Amino acid sequence: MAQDEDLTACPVRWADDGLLLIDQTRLPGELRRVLIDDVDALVEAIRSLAVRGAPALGVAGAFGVAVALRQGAREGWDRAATLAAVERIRHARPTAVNLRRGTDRAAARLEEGVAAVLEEAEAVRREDVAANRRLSELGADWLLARAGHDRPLRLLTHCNAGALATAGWGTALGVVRELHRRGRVELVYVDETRPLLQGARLTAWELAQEGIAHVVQVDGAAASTILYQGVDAAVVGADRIAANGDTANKIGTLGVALACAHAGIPFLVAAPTTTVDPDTPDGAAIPIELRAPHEVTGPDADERSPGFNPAFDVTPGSLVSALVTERGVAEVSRGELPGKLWGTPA
Ligand SMILES: CSC[C@H]1O[C@H](OP(=O)(O)O)[C@H](O)[C@@H]1O
Repeated sequence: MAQDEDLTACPVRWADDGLLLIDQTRLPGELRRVLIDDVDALVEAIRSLAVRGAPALGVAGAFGVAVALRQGAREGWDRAATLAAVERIRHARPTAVNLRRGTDRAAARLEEGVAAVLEEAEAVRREDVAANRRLSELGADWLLARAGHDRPLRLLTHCNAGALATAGWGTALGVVRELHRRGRVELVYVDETRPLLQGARLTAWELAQEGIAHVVQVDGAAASTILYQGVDAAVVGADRIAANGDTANKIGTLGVALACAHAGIPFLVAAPTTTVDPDTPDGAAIPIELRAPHEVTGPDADERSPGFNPAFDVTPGSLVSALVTERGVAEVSRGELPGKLWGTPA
């Protein structure tokens, strides 16, 4: 099992000669950092989930613009070729709005050169860590206020919305870290999250690093765990939140939300406002990434029984007890829209 000095530190950052990222496909067995100085390598790292998680993709996309500029200077690209390379990064995965946002924010400074792009990308990274820390405090406050007791909480989470999925600290796991810091976590049920096992491989690794009590369960156990194991709340991340509060997150999240509604416990979505997309009106407008069938069935499966592999599902806002961001909390299931976070009336 790999050990990391401080996983709440940033898994995606700029080194001297390129983008330095943890290759998450090798965790938890091996902590391997790779230096990316080529656009094709970055696109492949995004598509293979070597770098993954909405906020982390935003940071990778932003630094990716510097990768494109530097590669263009080495290979004599003209402006059109550089912009085309940036577009390939921007579209490497469709669902997490952060990838497009982070790339666009850095690309807006392309004409100023590499130093300006790096300055903007570093701001994207720094702002995400600050946002995660703040939303974690607000999320812990909200959950403890709702709990109605002072004993530690039993929580459930799905996929990995931890430090690995962000610029550091995490969103859903950031809330868990903050609750743990306050002595208010009894146990975390970690959905393994098929088919790529972000829960069993990444969330479990993060929680184990910090001594936060947890168990790993199959995704199919989530509903019965929520109904019969005394879970106080489910806390998940997000990849894109629509203007009406519908939320795209890892496939299987909708089932968790439905079980929480049936059990009458909070279903909390923790995300920075960079994941909220006012230009996406509702969940039907969120593009859902369809990944390779073999990730589900394995490479040697009978081709007459192909896999169906949507990477995300959409939870309607009516099931979202609270959307927690660094700007505050919107109780979407009670009619508060994400626009409230920007002062727009519900
Ligand atoms: C903090 S965003 C994490 C979010 O991203 C994950 O998707 P993927 O592993 O495919 O990048 C999952 O939906 C997490 O909730």
